[in-house]
Amino acid sequence: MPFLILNLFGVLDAKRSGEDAVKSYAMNSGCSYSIIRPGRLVGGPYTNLDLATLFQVEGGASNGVTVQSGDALLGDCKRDVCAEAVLQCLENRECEDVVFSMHRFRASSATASMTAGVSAAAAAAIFLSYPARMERDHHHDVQYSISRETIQQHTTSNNNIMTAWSSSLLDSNYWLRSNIPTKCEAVNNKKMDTVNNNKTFASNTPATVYGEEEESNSANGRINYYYKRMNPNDVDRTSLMESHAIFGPLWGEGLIERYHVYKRINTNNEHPQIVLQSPRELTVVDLKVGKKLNGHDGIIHGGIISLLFDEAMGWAYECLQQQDQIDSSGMIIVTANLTVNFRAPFLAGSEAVIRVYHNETKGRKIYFSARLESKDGRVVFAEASSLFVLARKDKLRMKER
Ligand SMILES: CCCCCCCCCCCC(=O)SCCNC(=O)CCNC(=O)[C@H](O)C(C)(C)COP(=O)(O)OP(=O)(O)OC[C@H]1O[C@@H](n2cnc3c(N)ncnc32)[C@H](O)[C@@H]1OP(=O)(O)O
Repeated sequence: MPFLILNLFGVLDAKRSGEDAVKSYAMNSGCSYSIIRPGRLVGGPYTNLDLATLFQVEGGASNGVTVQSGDALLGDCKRDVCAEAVLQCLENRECEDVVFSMHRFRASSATASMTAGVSAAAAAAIFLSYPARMERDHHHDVQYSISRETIQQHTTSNNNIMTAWSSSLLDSNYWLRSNIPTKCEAVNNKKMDTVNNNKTFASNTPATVYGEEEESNSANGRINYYYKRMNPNDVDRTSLMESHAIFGPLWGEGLIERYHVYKRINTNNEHPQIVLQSPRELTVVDLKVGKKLNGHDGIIHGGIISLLFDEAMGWAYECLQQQDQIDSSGMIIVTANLTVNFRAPFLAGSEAVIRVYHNETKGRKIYFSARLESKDGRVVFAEASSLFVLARKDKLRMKER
């Protein structure tokens, strides 16, 4: 429908200013946001004064949805599905600081025949309770549909849609690209799961990695810390997305599919000696690799792992610089040495975290160590140590020639 008609009474302007208010509040208060732009709401309970209410438009049996970044979709959206999406946004970090449209998935004839015979109520329950079958179309949007086979395969399963939902979002290159350069630095100081000192995290939700954590120390009591997402746009590096190895050519489906860097924030200023423990954890990278970065079949190439480490340590330097107020005017940090020990095959398609620690600073030499490990901390895939050197920019330029 043309914008002029849709916006006849300024409804869209009002919605837009509401969204802007939410974003600006989030940016100023350090919390994150999700904005869902559903299509016209159909299905009960009928709360709108519109034709869908007048004719009690049910919305059909299929509870599949199509989601797409931004504002590209038009169509209906079932109320219960919309409500589910709101809940998923509250629970999934992938939904932080994103804006997306959502409408009812119009099933192809094949899918329609598979969903035939399932009542609307059953379909709703199934949508909420079973993994969805995901399909991708050429517009990079993600489609969910429930097939009869899926229902039969999972009739006794307790799996919920959240897994399918979050992995679908992660699966969408388009989505991730829009997610990365967010202007809002989200601070997640929600208490998610209590995490112990052995770094055992609940396995399938990335969110738990970033929960506030309490650490015991017999001499000094507790310190609290949490992780805050770092934003590539905060650093003055032009064309980051186009020419940077990770966020440029190696970014996307099958390649590096997620590389979220979080800096550790210590909140207890009373015990700086704990904060300054050595080695001190500076950053955690939440990452996912695709299936097109292999050396041997199904195993991620060691060179790629080295790249992931090098980058993580570079970001750790940014944190160090901010925390320790290192004077780096006229200087640039470069990797002088990087050593990697590969401990276990890092399989294609895996999710993992890289933890980076600061070991020592000697003049302009900074030593880091890092670990690539599974999210539950049980498997260490690789360990690295590095020497970064602060080099004079002008001197570096001379060397280039
Ligand atoms: C939020 C967004 C964030 C975004 C964050 C993004 C992060 C991206 C991170 C990517 C980082 C990279 O890959 S950078 C790209 C790869 N690296 C490079 O291109 C660097 C190339 N190398 C160089 O330019 C040079 O060798 C330097 C700058 C490293 C050092 O030259 P220099 O400045 O003349 O200093 P020099 O006297 O030689 O060395 C200084 C001290 O370091 C020691 N040293 C130097 N190299 C080594 C070495 N390989 N192994 C051991 N020690 C060494 C020396 O012994 C000396 O110790 P002492 O005698 O003082 O005790």
